[in-house]
Order: sequence, then C-alpha cells, then structure tokens
Amino acid sequence: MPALTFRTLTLGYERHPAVHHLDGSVAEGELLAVVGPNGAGKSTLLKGIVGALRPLDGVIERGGVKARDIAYLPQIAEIDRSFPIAVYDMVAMGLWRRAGLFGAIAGTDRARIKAAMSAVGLAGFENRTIGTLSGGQMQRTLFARLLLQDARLILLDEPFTAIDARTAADLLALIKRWHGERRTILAVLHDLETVRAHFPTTLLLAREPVAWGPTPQVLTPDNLLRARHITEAWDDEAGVCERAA
Ligand SMILES: Nc1ncnc2c1ncn2[C@@H]1O[C@H](COP(=O)(O)OP(=O)(O)OP(=O)(O)O)[C@@H](O)[C@H]1O
Repeated sequence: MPALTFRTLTLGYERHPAVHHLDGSVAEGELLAVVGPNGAGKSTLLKGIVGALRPLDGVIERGGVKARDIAYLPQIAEIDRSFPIAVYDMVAMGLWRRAGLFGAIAGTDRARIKAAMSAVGLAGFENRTIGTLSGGQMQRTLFARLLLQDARLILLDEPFTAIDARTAADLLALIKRWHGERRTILAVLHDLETVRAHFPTTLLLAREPVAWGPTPQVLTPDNLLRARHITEAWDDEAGVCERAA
C-alpha cells in the first residue's frame, strides 16, 4: 500500500486554490523532494497531508497512518520562538503522542531525550530557552523532537534554510538514516543541487504538478522554466477551479 495517495487533490485558502489537480502516490520508504518556485503550493501540500488544511476537492489517502502519527517540521519562520520553553522540554514534546500531554516522563524516556539531543549535537543545551538559540540550533532542536516522535511518515518544510553547511550535513545524515529505516520522507527544498545529490524522486509543483518521478527526469531546464511560467501567470484571486477536470 502506498504511504500517501492524492486523488484530484485541490487545497487552498478561503476557496482560493493553492494546489490543483494533484494525482499520484508516494510509496512507502520513498525519499521525495518537493520543489517549485515561491508560492507554488509546497507548504500548502504538507499542511494538507498533516491534516491542518482540509481539501477543497479530492482526497488524500494516508495509507493507514493517522494524522497524529505524522512527524511534521514546519518552516522555522512559523514557530513562535518567544514562547518561554526550554530546549529539553521542546524536544520532550516528541514523546507526547505516547506519554500524553500531562503523562509522566519515565527514566527511560529521559535517557531517550538526552540521546536525541546528543544525536543532533545539542548536549548541554537542555536548560536554554528556545528564544536564545541560533537558527541552526533551533533546527537541530526540531530534528531531535522528530527523532523521538519515531514516525513512519516524516514531512520537512525547508529543513536546511538558514543553517550552516555542517548543520545541513548533519541533518542530511539523519534524513538518510530515516530513509535507511524505510520511513517515508517528503522534504520541501529550494537547493536543487541537494535534491539532485540526495533525493531519488522529486515532485515539481507550480500550483499544479509539472513533473513527478525520478529526479533527473524531473529537474530538466524545460520543466523548471515551465514551473516558473505557470506560477508567475497564476491569478491569486481566481475562484474555485475553472479548468475542466
Ligand atoms: N494562510 C494563508 N491564507 C491565504 N493564502 C495563503 C495562506 N498560506 C499560503 N497562502 C497562499 O497560497 C499560495 C501557496 O503558498 P505556499 O506557502 O504553499 O507556497 P510555497 O510553495 O511553500 O512557497 P515558498 O517557497 O515561498 O515557501 C501562495 O499564493 C500563498 O500566498
């Protein structure tokens, strides 16, 4: 069974579609890059998969995975860093699904939290509040939380934005480890070199799918140009789909 199937999926805001006519499926264990120009609907697609946005039309089948069993890394800009929470507690939130919001954190859990923090190079940061972290340290914190979540489906929205090369390499190594464990991973990325080097399959989105398949066949100059033209020509005030389905 595929991890995800989209059937004539349309997602949008207040009836303005941002993703259109998406059909296809993501196999279990796939490592898929989602690329496209600004405003192409990439974040919108992840929000739809995680269940934060209801389809305007069509369906998303999640292959038996419940929305709360999906690990989701939002764009770092969407996280309120002024919230006075310590790094340790932020990472521990990865266990909430198991422990419940007010569930006791057992000794073994404490060891797992520490191990996750070490794995992303954050040992010693336990008591720092998230507002005092650099962008890269915050991204590492979020990855540590994902490690604890132990999800089969992992959605990453621009995980390498605003981080240095070493942090990016560390986080990429984590993604590869998850891929080796046959987890299904979708990552929204802008750096096409990273995609070409590390992501076997790619979905090129420009409000509608432009190409979807093996990365070398998707990231051609023709397809990239077409994606840019489609996005630039898009009328944001357009109503519900006028194109014949
Ligand atoms: N909460 C919202 N309300 C209304 N419109 C929105 C909302 N979020 C996004 N949009 C619009 O939906 C379209 C797709 O946005 P989305 O964030 O999915 O694009 P993206 O491909 O992730 O872009 P980027 O590369 O810039 O992050 C854009 O036109 C955007 O302005």
